[in-house]
Amino acid sequence: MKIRNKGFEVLSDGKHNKSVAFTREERELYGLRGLLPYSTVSQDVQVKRIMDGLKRKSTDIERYILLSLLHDRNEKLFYRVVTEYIEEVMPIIYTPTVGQACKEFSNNFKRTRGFYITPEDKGEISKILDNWPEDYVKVIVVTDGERILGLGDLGANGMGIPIGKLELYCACAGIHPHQCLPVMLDVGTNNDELLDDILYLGYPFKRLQGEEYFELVDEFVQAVQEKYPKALIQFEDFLTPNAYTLLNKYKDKVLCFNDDIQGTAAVALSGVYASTRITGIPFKDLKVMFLGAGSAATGIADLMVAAYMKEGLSKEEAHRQLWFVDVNGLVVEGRGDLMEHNLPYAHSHEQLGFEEAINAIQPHILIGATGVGGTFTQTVIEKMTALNDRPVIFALSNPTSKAECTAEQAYEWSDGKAIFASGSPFDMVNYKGQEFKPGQGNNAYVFPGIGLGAIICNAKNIPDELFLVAAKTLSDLVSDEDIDAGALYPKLKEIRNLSLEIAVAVADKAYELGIAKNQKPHNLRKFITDYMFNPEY
Ligand SMILES: O=C([O-])CC(=O)C(=O)O
Ligand SMILES: [Mg+2]
Repeated sequence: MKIRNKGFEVLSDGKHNKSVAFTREERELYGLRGLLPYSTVSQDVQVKRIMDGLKRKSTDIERYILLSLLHDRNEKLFYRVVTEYIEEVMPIIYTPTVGQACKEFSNNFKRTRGFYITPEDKGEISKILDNWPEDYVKVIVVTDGERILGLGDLGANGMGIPIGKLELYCACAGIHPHQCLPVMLDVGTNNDELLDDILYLGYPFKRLQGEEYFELVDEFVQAVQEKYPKALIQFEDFLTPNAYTLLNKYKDKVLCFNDDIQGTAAVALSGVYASTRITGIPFKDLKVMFLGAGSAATGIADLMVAAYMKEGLSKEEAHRQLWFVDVNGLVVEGRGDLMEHNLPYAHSHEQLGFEEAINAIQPHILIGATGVGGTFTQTVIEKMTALNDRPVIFALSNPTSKAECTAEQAYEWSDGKAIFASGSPFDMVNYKGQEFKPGQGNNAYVFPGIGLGAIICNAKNIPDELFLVAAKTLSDLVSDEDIDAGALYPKLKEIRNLSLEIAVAVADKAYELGIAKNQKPHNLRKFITDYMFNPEY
């Protein structure tokens, strides 16, 4: 480690600060004598102090704040804590607590993190990007805050999401923290409560829309191409129509993906693959019903079409296996209120409500991506159980309050038959003396590994094949023991290894497709392992 600063400057530099773990020699060298208490302790002891501190807090938002201050103060210690205690800490720095943190972002604002762009920066984005102190940004997560989780338009308060996603990139896939850039494209908000709030810190106007909006996004994307040509741009929590417009515009030309459309799709497809090991139903025979027709649901369906076609189905046959229900009922041909991305799934059928549609279509799998809590009612789960020995239920909306049903409800209402996964974490459920382990079908299982794979090989872009291979790799890593327990995903504590394996598979595929710009290393797995950030001092 090279530190040029001296004294308090060293202690307030989160990238290098080790605080009471600085050794006697380091204290001498960096002018720290007298500035720290006597004891020099190991990082392990520092980790213990943080974990004890977390336990003493009475709410998760206080824990979030404690960890975010730690992140500012001592980056390595923060990542040691997150990496080592991922199961305890992920629900705090990520869903569900990050949802509340976003709602309270302006209220709790302390030290700034990330980069903010507003309409006032038009024409100057490239220039202000030079204010960012890092030269080698590799991963950017950008949002405009208009659809934060299932919580709607949170304006600039949505900055909590890019920050949280990038923390997972570093903790789960070993991306180096200084190579990460959280970006808030703060184009205003249509949330009147925020506009009326004196503490709100965002651009205090209605949202920029239409051409001007897309011009600003384009200026940002172009500025990134100039300053950080190797950086991956992850679009996150945009409103569905904008999410699709931006993805279609950039996906072939720029190294980017939309996490809600494509990341969620890969993780859901992985869970669907794994479910066949429990139900015994061949993948290509699966009939799936989606509740909600937004970006997550259609993203999953589109990737499933690609997966079915790999199994020999025609595109039309693949579409026919996938059915959508939205607020207006079954999505069928001739409905005048559909968006373009819904049209391939609007089949010729009579128009039905959700429950009648389950009876008529008889799906094996139900996937909820509505952003509305409680929409999988007891009747819905009972109908799925009447139709299937082992109904597969995905309640993907976030945070927990928006889940279509809880894990407990799924097991109870199906009399223990449901195979359940959700976007936000649920604890183990004990039902009639048996332990059930709900899976967390969250894109966090895949985006860090996909991103790592893509930047390692310097991919030109990220075609569907890479998401397919990520889904397959992840599902193959679910152990037989997990499958026997009804879990569709590997244990979260294996996430670093899962991300490594996904990265290897993704980079390998990119080389095979001829879209990797870096030379292929002799030993890809070792090359990636050597790259990965290690938070130990
Ligand atoms: O952030 C998460 O937990 C998953 C996700 O992308 C979303 O719900 O928008
Ligand atoms: Mg998201």
